[in-house]
Amino acid sequence: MIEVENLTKRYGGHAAVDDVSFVVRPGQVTGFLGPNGAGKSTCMRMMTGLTPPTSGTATVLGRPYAALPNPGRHVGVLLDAGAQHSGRTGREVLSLGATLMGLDRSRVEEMLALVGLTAKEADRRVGGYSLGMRQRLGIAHALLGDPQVLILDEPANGLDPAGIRWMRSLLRGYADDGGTVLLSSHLLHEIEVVADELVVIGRGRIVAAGSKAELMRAAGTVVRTTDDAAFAGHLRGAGLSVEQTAGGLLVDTDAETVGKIAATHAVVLTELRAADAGSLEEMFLQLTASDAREGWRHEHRR
Ligand SMILES: Nc1ncnc2c1ncn2[C@@H]1O[C@H](COP(=O)(O)OP(=O)(O)OP(=O)(O)O)[C@@H](O)[C@H]1O
Repeated sequence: MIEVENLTKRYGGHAAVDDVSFVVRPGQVTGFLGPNGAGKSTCMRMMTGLTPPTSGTATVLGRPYAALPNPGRHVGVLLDAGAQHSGRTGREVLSLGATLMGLDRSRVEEMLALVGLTAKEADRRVGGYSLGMRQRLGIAHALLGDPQVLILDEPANGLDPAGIRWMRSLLRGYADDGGTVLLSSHLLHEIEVVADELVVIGRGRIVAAGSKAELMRAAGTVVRTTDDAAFAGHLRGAGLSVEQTAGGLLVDTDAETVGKIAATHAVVLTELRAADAGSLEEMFLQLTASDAREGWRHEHRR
């Protein structure tokens, strides 16, 4: 379990993270989603004791990260795969970690096999690794101490499609076994397949949070009719918010409500369905687009 309460980080007058609160539960993969510069990395650095918060608290397994004895045995962290010591070989990086955590050396070979780094690759210096190989090494390092919690910042960066699929199934299995996973990304489609819960951050503030299913419902209903412009007028007349999208009208309510309004006005529907991942992405783009809108949507959706 990770608990973040009223976490704030200011750099000068700028709030990189602004009064952020959320909980990451065991047995689930929680996606931490937000555009570049939204504050994800700063939040994760505060959770892992690398950046002191201006105010607020973050605890992992009930304690601040820095207060955990032998933290690598409890929390696996991957923050910046690109920043690993480039002069060491992959095997050396893991061996050093194993020594520091008091682990058996056999764990190093197990982890190399798990992340698909060959013996030859493991004996090369990290400086010569591709970003994808560094991510695999970073995940191996995070898992080395067999932790109950994983905090991973953009682990899919640099992985090829097969690598992304591999990582998803690894994280799924880890959460299914009771692990707690917080996984950040700036791309919804990268994490929506694996995430059970989503926390969305924009300009340092949480703009939406909940299960993927809840957020999907909040994304609304897509409807097409024989005369969309006229029907949009009826929907707005009923107090609903309507957007014309390439896929049809996106309405801020459930399908039954839209169907009833269509029946009242004898409108012929050609399509009526729950909004899909495309609409969810659209909603996230809007949620994180600007402060004024974020505030409104936040109030409105929750
Ligand atoms: N050490 C620092 N000093 C000053 N400003 C900083 C510092 N670290 C981060 N910031 C600022 O805080 C904001 C949030 O940055 P952060 O790296 O947390 O975002 P992010 O969501 O992880 O983005 P990305 O996906 O690009 O990594 C940005 O405006 C960034 O410029």
